[in-house]
Amino acid sequence: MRAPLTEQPPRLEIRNLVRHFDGRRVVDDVSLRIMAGQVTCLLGPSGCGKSTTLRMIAGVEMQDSGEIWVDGKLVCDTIFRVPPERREIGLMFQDFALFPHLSVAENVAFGLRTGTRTEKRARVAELLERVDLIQFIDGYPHQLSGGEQQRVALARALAPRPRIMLMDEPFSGLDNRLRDGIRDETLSLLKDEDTAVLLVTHEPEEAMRMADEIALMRGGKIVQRGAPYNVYTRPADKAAVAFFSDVNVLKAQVNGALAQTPFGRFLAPGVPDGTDVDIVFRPQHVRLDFDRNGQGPLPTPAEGVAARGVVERARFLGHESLVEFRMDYDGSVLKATVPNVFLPQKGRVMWLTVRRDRCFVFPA
Ligand SMILES: Nc1ncnc2c1ncn2[C@@H]1O[C@H](COP(=O)(O)OP(=O)(O)OP(=O)(O)O)[C@@H](O)[C@H]1O
Repeated sequence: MRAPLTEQPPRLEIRNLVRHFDGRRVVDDVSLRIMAGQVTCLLGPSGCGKSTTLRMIAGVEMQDSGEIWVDGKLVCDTIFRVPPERREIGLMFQDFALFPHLSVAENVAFGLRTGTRTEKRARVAELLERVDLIQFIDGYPHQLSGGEQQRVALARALAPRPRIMLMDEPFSGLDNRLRDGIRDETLSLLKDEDTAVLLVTHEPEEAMRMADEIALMRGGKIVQRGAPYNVYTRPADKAAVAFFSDVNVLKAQVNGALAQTPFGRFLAPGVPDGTDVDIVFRPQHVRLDFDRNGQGPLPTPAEGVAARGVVERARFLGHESLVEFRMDYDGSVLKATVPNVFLPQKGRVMWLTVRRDRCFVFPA
């Protein structure tokens, strides 16, 4: 009988990392596992501790406690420490800089410490082919556009075949038009090289586009981890919903596992009677109906009761329109998005319903 295949250890594992600055816990018990060929995005607002986490993994910052493991081997705890240059980690930051006095080929070859001249030249050519810049192999950085320089920087970071790639907002210096293409190209190159990637960003859209797994960080802690679809559709709390999009919030109190609202009753399974809850939903999950002689649509099981609102403001955003309503029931504002162009006049009466299967009920 064959021995069972042993499970591969994660390419990168961090366990319970903690870092204080000025008595404040900036990174608070962060643990993560990333397998080879997997991209994890550390996503969170400015100042939540993302870069500090990355810097500890790179070895340029020391943790107060916790461990860093690579391919099942301890790389750093509070006593033992492999120096940064021996960690086989590639780095890419927003303000990546190519060496201006070195040619494109020399820039890419910079980190290659082993191998003959021919082997190095072959690796450089392979990567420049891959990022579609082989024609610039003997050119200099100032002859390249920002996007092209970024691709050279990527080739340079990948040249020594790092086991792990750490990227800190690497695309934020690029204009929007370039960015999508370079993100996609970077992603496919990283996948081909089977690198484990930890990418730091504060842009949900970037994380959704790049990540196999998103680790949502707030106040030094990872508050949720999962595939982008799961983090988006099953957010851990109200702030997690709000991080990805505008939100609407209805306040209600639970009675008999139901929360009564102007939009009808919402299920609140397992929530004790008397608990105040927030019912949270995104503007794209509001349905709009025209007023028919003072009446809205009839209630349905999927969308409940319609509530009456008056248009306060409508704006066209490109691929959708955002309409804000002043609601009759308590004077609060609710937001709805509608595909394409829909710009009703201020003061127009409409009826709003909410897609129940897209609402989240959280304790207030
Ligand atoms: N060397 C330092 N000394 C003191 N405080 C620091 C130091 N480095 C970071 N901090 C603080 O730690 C907190 C987390 O910083 P960090 O750079 O990790 O956040 P971030 O999530 O990457 O934010 P951003 O997206 O703005 O870069 C911030 O409040 C920052 O001011």
